[in-house]
Amino acid sequence: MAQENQMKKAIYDALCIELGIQPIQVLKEGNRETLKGFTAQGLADHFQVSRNLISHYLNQLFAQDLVFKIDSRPVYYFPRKAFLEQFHLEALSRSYTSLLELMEEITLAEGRSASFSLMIGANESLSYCIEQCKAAISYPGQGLPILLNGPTGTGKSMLASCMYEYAKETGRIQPDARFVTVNCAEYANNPELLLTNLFGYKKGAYTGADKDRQGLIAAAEGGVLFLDEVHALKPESQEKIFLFMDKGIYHMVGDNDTWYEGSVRMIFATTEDPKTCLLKTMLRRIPITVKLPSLKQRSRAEKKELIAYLFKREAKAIHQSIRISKLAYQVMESVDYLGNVGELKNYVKASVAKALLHRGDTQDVEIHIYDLPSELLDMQRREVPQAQFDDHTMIDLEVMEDEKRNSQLYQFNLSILRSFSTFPNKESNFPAFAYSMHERIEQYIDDLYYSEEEKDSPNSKFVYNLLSNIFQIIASKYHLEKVSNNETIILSRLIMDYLNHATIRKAFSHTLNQELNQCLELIKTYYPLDYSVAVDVAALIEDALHLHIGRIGQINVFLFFHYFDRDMKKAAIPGIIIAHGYNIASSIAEVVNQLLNRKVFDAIDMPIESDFTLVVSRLREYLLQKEGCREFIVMVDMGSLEDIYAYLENVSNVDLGIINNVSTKLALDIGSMILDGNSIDQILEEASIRNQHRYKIISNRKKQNTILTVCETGIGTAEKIASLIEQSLPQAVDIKIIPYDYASLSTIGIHDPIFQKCNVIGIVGTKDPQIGICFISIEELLEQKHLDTILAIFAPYLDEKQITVFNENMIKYFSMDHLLGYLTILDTEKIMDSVQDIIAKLQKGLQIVFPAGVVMGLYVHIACLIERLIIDKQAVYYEDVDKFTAAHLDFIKLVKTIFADVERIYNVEIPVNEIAYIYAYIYHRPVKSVNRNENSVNDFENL
Ligand SMILES: Nc1ncnc2c1ncn2[C@@H]1O[C@H](COP(=O)(O)OP(=O)(O)OP(=O)(O)O)[C@@H](O)[C@H]1O
Repeated sequence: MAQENQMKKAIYDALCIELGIQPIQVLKEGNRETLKGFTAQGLADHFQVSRNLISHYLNQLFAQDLVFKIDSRPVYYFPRKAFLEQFHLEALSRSYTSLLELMEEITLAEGRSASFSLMIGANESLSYCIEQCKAAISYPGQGLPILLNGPTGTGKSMLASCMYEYAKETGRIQPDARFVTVNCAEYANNPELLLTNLFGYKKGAYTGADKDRQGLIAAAEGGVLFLDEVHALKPESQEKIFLFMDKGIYHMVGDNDTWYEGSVRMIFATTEDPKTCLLKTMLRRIPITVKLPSLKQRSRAEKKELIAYLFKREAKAIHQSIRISKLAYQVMESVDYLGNVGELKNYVKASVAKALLHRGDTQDVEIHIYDLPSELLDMQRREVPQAQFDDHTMIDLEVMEDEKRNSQLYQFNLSILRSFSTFPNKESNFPAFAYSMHERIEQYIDDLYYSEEEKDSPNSKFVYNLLSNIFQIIASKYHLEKVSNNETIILSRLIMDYLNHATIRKAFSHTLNQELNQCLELIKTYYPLDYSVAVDVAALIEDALHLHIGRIGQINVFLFFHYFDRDMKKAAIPGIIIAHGYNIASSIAEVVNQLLNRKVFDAIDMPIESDFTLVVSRLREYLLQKEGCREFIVMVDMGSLEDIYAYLENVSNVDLGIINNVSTKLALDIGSMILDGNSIDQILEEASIRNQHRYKIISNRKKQNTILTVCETGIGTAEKIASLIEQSLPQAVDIKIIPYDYASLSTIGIHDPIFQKCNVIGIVGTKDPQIGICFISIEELLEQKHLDTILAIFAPYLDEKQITVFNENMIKYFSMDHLLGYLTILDTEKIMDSVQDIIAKLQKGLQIVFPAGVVMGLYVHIACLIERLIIDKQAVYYEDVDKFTAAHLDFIKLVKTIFADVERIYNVEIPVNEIAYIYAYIYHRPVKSVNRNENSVNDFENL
């Protein structure tokens, strides 16, 4: 029995350990391999016992409610208590049907933090700031020091206290830990007093110090120390403070012998430019700076919400309801408050005080224009037009606060991106995700319709007309069905919502950057045409309205079109009908397009008397407009094929199939074959047999040199390889890189349609499809193996030096991709440049060429090492450092010299332990040695 219990406990502990090492992202991704530790099989492998035995114990743990499970295949088991603690949840069900269901519960809980939601704009202009604050305060250990920077009254103090509440709420600090504020400006003329108050003093430290007194650092122990107006700190004081930040120790004033230890989370705030008011050495120790936006930079809706909120606070304080006249509100809203929210708050208070004096017998306090302080009226930015001069209509604060509903746009998009991040197997099943969004879109559309205010405004009519034009352009460009009125109205509402919440895009691009990119990539892979349409529509909107809707806007446009169920199958080959007579070509094209339910044909109507050269020049003009299309079928009602051929022969870079007859029946026949995806040859051959006509084909299209990238497990990796190659090419070369379907290549080989369209000069990927085209595996490319094959592909475009740069870039960007998940505070791109420099100098100094694998490993290792040193200043443990030091003095000296810049820039020092690690990294693998310097290099085994 005791043995049974021991085994059960061991299984439970193993689950807890596994949970502790798995970051939330890994759980969200639901990757079978990484989650194996939570399955019966994974545990059976771990304990080297049978799976049945483990299942038996897991069932017992489940019956005792110590673990909960996910009834998926395989079944996952999680330790309940550890899970609740790790994700700050209040409750969990006994079982879930899928990992997704569990993750949605966590996601909901994550967004539920009460502390920051008190801040107006938490979901909009402040959302990125809040993410930064959460990251700083939650950082393991003592959190990361953080600097809040923004003009006066933007909410720095409020944000600091929200951070403190958040730390308590999430269990990062104890419930009784304190929040201690120090206003440094109060000590500007007496820095000594500041230090005495901060660090405390010993009896006798100065006259009057008749007993020991602890300082504010001690008072804030385990909690938060907020140093406000930090620009007022003298350099000497800054130095004393950063000694404490580095080592967590300080002297009390009057006792320079004893070190006292303190552990607090530090928040700094300043209204000034940090670069000019703080010592560089101080700034370097504060890895996160939060820039708070001024009131002027926030959206109209947010300002309205703030005004309502501040009046409501006053209403609560005076225990009366408050209403505000439309005019008074318009004035308040139109002012640029230099003192931001703080100043606005003062005016709200002053107006309420004045209105209380004016109050007659009415119950409610009403704020009219004459209640506003006179300075406020003077500051008014724009005149209220006479027609809108309405000091009688009163607005209810509740109604004003309802503006929050407008941030539905934010909520809508947040829910899309969150569902996306937790959607299982989205890479292989993106269409299922797109369909699953229909319900949310429907709900959002309902909300948009509910918004009465904008419905008939002149702005909304303007946006509607603009979108109608944009859709006409797009429908014609892509040969699509027309967008219906109703669809245009819905989309114009969406765009109106963007106009009212211009900052939303930023909120997402900061916080859900990765999800945005991945979602767009998948749209591009699964729905290439819809993707191009969405990108074009978004670009035209941005251009016309000077409104940046960004990537989130593109995703919205795509999802809306998907919801409208537009089957965006472009007619691959545009057809052109050219006929003489008023409207003849147009009416044939219109009838046929209608019958085919898609725009397949364009029409060129020619005046009856126009001669042949005019027809051809109109056709030429038309072809020029259709940039991007390389194949056309032309139906023309005059001239012999030979003549037409002679005139058009030199139209460059397009293939034309010409048939010199025009009739509705023939057009319908050709149109349906175009929609069936047939080639020009097939279409014209078939059409001529069925309709007994002659045709001619002009093949002038230049085939673009192309490299295909492939991966047998899916197009996602092929796309990554393609973008890696594109990114790494040292100069623009005339080669197209196209990610392509491995299965299609390996089954149909060179009969695949891609070979008709492009001149494939090589294939790069994970596996050779073996179709007789030059193939390089991605490893060979990185390791520069089979140089002859690489040269065969790239030599016409790059010289030898450029090929070396290309290879170095490939390794760099490949490692960078890998690094993205590891680095928290460092800017990956910047650090990669520094590390690239270090690796180059190491190779030069050691006179060794590292293999690609070592270079990639070093990229990741050194970047992480620098970040580790910045954050906790702790080096990795290395056994026998002394022995290493004695044996490798030269190597240590070399590394020290090479790292000097990094040490200076990031204010870190690379300890010998870390140097020993780098040494091991380089020498425990076979190295290609060039003139190896025996004195500085020993074998790894000798360490
Ligand atoms: N986003 C917000 N939502 C609600 N109230 C806010 C917000 N921002 C600021 N306030 C309120 O505005 C007032 C001024 O804010 P706060 O004192 O935090 O600004 P500050 O940036 O610290 O100013 P200063 O630099 O002058 O110290 C406070 O009463 C605060 O509660």
